[in-house]
Amino acid sequence: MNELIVEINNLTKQIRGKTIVHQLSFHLNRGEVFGLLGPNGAGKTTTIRMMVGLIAMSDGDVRIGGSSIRSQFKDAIRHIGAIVENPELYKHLTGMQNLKQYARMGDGITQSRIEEVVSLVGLASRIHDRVKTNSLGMRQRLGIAQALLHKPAVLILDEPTNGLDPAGIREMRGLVRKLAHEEGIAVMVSSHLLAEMGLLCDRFGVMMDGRLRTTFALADLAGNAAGDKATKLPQTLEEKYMQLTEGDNHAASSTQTAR
Ligand SMILES: Nc1ncnc2c1ncn2[C@@H]1O[C@H](COP(=O)(O)OP(=O)(O)OP(=O)(O)O)[C@@H](O)[C@H]1O
Repeated sequence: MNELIVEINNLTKQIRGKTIVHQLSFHLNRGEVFGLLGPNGAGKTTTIRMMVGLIAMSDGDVRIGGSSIRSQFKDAIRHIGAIVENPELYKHLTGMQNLKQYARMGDGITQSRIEEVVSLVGLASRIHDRVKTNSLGMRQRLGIAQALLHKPAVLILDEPTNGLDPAGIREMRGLVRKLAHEEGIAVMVSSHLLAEMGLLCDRFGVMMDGRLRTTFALADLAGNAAGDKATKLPQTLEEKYMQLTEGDNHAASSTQTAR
């Protein structure tokens, strides 16, 4: 059975009289990878920034594990791990030193928890290297390790494969799916790399002009459903996305092949 962990209700952002995110409502379940899709400027990053409390919401609310980001911020935020811009790392320190430094700022994070997350993200053999010698993919995984230290139930990643090479993208995909499907974390990823999102996510929300057009599961696409090829359902994620964002000039240019 699906277990709800994030509830977003009528989330709205206005900046200088302009509504950038309009009454967004959706939810995340434990153990799923949810992809937030949409052309450039659709409002994905603004949505994520409100979800993690980096900017205030103008209206609506986000509840994480039942607690409101608006009125119970401390309770709500302890359930979230996030990388919104690039992971913040000290490049002259090793991966382990970075994690220890970060752990000191948290509450009760033990050495054994640090070792657990290092092994979870597959960095055990390189964790004593200086970060400046790490590949971008390794830095991203170290960032995820850092975000996981306090055992969040929700992990939010804004464009996690940005700049990664094909091997790095593949590793990131494997890691994200493992965190969701084996560790039971709800992972939300934003991107407009449709091919990659089709391989990564279980469910999607498509935003355009600050509004959520719809949410749907990968399994609902006809190309993935059993049988009935005569159906008029869209076959692929790209087809579905194009239907939903039709008429938007950015849609075609933001549809890229990730591998
Ligand atoms: N601080 C701000 N002041 C004014 N406008 C803003 C501000 N932040 C975002 N916007 C506008 O809000 C809209 C949504 O931006 P946002 O960055 O959330 O979109 P996005 O879907 O994440 O796009 P991208 O895929 O390009 O990252 C854009 O038109 C952007 O210019």
